[in-house]
Amino acid sequence: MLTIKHFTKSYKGGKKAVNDLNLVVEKGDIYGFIGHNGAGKTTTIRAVVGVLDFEEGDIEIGGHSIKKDPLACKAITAYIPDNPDLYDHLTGIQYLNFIGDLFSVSKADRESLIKKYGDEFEITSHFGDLISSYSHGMKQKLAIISALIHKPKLLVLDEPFVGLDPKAAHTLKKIMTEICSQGSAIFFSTHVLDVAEKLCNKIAIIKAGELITHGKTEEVKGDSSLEDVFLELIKHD
Ligand SMILES: Nc1ncnc2c1ncn2[C@@H]1O[C@H](COP(=O)(O)OP(=O)(O)OP(=O)(O)O)[C@@H](O)[C@H]1O
Repeated sequence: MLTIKHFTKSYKGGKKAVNDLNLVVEKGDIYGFIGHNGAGKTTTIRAVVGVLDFEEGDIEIGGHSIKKDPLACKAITAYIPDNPDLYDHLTGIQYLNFIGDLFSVSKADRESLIKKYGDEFEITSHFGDLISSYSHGMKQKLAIISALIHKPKLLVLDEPFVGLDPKAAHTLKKIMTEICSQGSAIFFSTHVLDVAEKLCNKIAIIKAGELITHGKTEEVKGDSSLEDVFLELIKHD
């Protein structure tokens, strides 16, 4: 579903943020991307979803190159950044309908999915309110629902659990498992290692722009906890 080939990114005037990263996310995967602050997670994620240009390597989503055919990639992808920037002057339901229109979601699908996810995240009663009145967590929930209503084949999330209360985090984990069991794939960054360990069937660890290990969670962590493996890998130079 997602293939990252020899992805390398340098920012202007800076050092290489990511160097020769190769990764494959398959249908059904919940793939956790972990690394220390500044390791290169957001850089990789932004390149995957087509909001950050890069010169070296290629990224394919559903067989389409993000460089050559970005629209085909974006049509089957949803991206939730770590700090979603929504339209404050719209109400929640206006925003969801706007996203539904962009992705040509049918009326029936739209109504049932907005109700399902709105109720699960306990935000349905606020859909008529202006987004400017939403708390950070409520904006996060709305962004997640807007991503889910067009049934993306690939869901890309940057630090999705930050700002969610424990119940909403639980709901998101349940939904992530549900959509991947139905054939979608998820690629997400997180610093919450115990969540990654329980939720992800695959894990990649990036350190200073280099992918240092990746694969099935049980193979990456072996008999240790993911936290122990991570701390050990990050320690050595
Ligand atoms: N716009 C930019 N201009 C220059 N350098 C940047 C820019 N954005 C990121 N970097 C650098 O690229 C490297 C990777 O940053 P990135 O944001 O991808 O890390 P991250 O793993 O997402 O970190 P965090 O966990 O703190 O969110 C860092 O050294 C950072 O300073």
